[in-house]
Amino acid sequence: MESHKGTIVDTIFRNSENGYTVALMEIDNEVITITGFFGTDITNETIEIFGKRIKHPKYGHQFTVEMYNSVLPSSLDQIESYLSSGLIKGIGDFTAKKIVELFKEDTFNIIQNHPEKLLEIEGIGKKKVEMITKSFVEQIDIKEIMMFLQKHGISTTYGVKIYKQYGKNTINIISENPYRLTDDIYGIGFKLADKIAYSLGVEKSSPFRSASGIKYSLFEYAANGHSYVPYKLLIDSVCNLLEINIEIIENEMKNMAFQGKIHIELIEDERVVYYLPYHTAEVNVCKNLINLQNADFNIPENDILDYLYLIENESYIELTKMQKEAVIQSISNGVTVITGGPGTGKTTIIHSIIRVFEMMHKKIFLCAPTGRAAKKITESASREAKTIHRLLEYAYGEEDSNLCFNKNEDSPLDCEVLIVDEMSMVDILLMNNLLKAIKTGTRLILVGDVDQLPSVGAGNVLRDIIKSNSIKTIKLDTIFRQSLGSMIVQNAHMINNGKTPIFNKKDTDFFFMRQNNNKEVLDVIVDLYNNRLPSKYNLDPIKEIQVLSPMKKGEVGVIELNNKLQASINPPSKLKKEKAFGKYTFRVGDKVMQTKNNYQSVWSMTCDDGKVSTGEGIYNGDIGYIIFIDEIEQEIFVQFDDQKEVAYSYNQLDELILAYATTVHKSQGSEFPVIIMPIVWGPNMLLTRNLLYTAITRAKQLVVLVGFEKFIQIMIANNKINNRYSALDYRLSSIYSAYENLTDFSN
Ligand SMILES: Nc1ncnc2c1ncn2[C@@H]1O[C@H](COP(=O)(O)OP(=O)(O)OP(=O)(O)O)[C@@H](O)[C@H]1O
Repeated sequence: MESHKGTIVDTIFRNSENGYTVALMEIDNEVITITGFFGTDITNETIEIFGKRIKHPKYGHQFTVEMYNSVLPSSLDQIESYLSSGLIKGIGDFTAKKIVELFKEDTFNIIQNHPEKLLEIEGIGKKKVEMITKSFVEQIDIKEIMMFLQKHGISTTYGVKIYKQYGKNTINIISENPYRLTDDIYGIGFKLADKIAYSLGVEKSSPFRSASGIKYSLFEYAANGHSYVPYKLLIDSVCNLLEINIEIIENEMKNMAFQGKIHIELIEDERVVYYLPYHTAEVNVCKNLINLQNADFNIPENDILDYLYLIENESYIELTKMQKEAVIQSISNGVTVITGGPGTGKTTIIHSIIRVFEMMHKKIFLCAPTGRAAKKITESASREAKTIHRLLEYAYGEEDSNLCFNKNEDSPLDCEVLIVDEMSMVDILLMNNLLKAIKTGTRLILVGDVDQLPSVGAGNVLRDIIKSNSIKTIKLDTIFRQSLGSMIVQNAHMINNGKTPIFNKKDTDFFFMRQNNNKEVLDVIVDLYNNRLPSKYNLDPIKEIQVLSPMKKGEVGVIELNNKLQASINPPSKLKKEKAFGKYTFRVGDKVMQTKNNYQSVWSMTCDDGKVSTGEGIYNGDIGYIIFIDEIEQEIFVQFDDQKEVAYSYNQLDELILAYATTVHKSQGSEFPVIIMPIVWGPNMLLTRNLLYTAITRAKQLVVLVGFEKFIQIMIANNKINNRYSALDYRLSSIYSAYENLTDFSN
């Protein structure tokens, strides 16, 4: 094998997914073309390469790199360009020049071992010295670790995260048990850990591997909304995944059950397996709901009717019999569910309930599962609503470094009434944490539209509670919001009832644009977004139009739509900085969405009086706009809808996606003036009635569907919404039927 040392003077091509690079390398006085897989962008770096020279039939003489090492550059020019390349935070062109002029060949030694000497350079203060040395040492450590990770098939993005988590111990920890990565590193799943394990020579039958595979399969089911998995189904899935003997898997399953990691139970004569936290949550939710439900408030109905009379006079709305019943039940019961489609008066009822309790001098808290949903109910009820996480003070505990709910059974919520809006989005784990923090004797009122998509997380909480027939439930079905000419609400109800919606009525707000192929669908959506709708309705497309798609991938999936919409509305420009990351290039002016709850993300906000307030927490589904990209600090600044500003470091960009288009799932709990949605072929599990219903009910002023009408019919006919493995309904109704039998017996 031949080897050379030299500097990369230019990168001709780099595939950021797999690291394949074609670059020009200067060796002595010769420039050669090299090709190979490199974990990081090697532009301007000095490296040692091992491989062979070949003659490519089209590109001529090249050097194929089989292995490489990073080395620090030695000539003054190279040292200067390394420092100013952007790899080292805090150093730009000018500072790099000054440093090298002063310290010459000793530059790296000074940065690493005598950083205080950097203070001699004009413009470098203590803070900057810290930034430079930290970044430099990190680069050296990272390089060594990257080489190791790269050798075992891990990308740079994960490499940085792994290094942050394990620091200098990275190599030891991963060599011992690579499956630990799945627990410790956000984004690394079983498949990647398994690939690394294979590369490290870990046996297929290793117990670490079986345990990780079982957990992975349970998580996969949970990611599709299931709280448990039938035993046989799980065994089949794990066998397929691990390709090992079934006995090894069954044994490991037993071990995990004994160790309390999973729970195996018979439910209605079927053996099922829970990942333990889901089982604990389901049992506790059941227990706590019954406990709250058992409270006896004994308020005379006439008293409530008197309050309602006052409220009707206040609001100039005469409540229907069913609406009054909803208020009466909410005041009289420990737990009440109020459900109904769009425009059936859920918000009106929340407002009435709040007013009655205010007149009764009760302390009320109002909350919703997402930031956008909380904002929506804050505006319509004119009372502050918090996200459930904020209400429960989700943050680092006082004594440990883990995130936890600081409101819990030991420190319950200080309220007498708790109203939860958009309840259909609450999953079993969150419901458990919420109930833990509610004192006995507090009234709990759960409001939501049970026909919308269920929660993204596991469980079918609202639907199960209603199905159990154990908790007082009021179903609102009279539609009030049906202003003249508006078809959105009417069509939503028709879809929900399995009927075909009415399209394209003149001067209304619900349109279907038929197309012949997916390419046309894509082009029409881009044209509607960028030209036709803004000019006809005088809209700001980025702020007022939301494209929703059932799927992420495919010709009209969210990724393709975002790239096309971005190219048309916010194309590359010399005036706009940008940063490529994963499937997207983020550019100043882009609309983006946060994709996970990040409770530590620090935001700042300039208030009307000019004062700056700060806080923590940016949540899954929050939408914002890129206002600035700082290439030296390597940060992207995003301003969210509520004016909060957050700086994302480049290695945190996996939390952001472009948001010109989003999935319907991610749009839950939000409303937008205008919705455009492609209606095309897709997987059966996505083309469902409640997905279409959820998408349409996000629009306030206008819905435009683009595609093939037959898929509307297919979606409406596909009403399989109950296929989630969850047993909350079974547990609640078993307890109630046992209770009823007991009552019969005592009679
Ligand atoms: N009893 C009533 N009489 C007349 N109008 C009513 C009545 N109840 C509600 N409304 C009106 O109907 C409209 C829809 O009500 P509301 O916003 O409470 O419904 P919603 O179920 O919360 O709708 P969405 O889920 O779409 O937000 C409102 O304008 C409200 O004022």
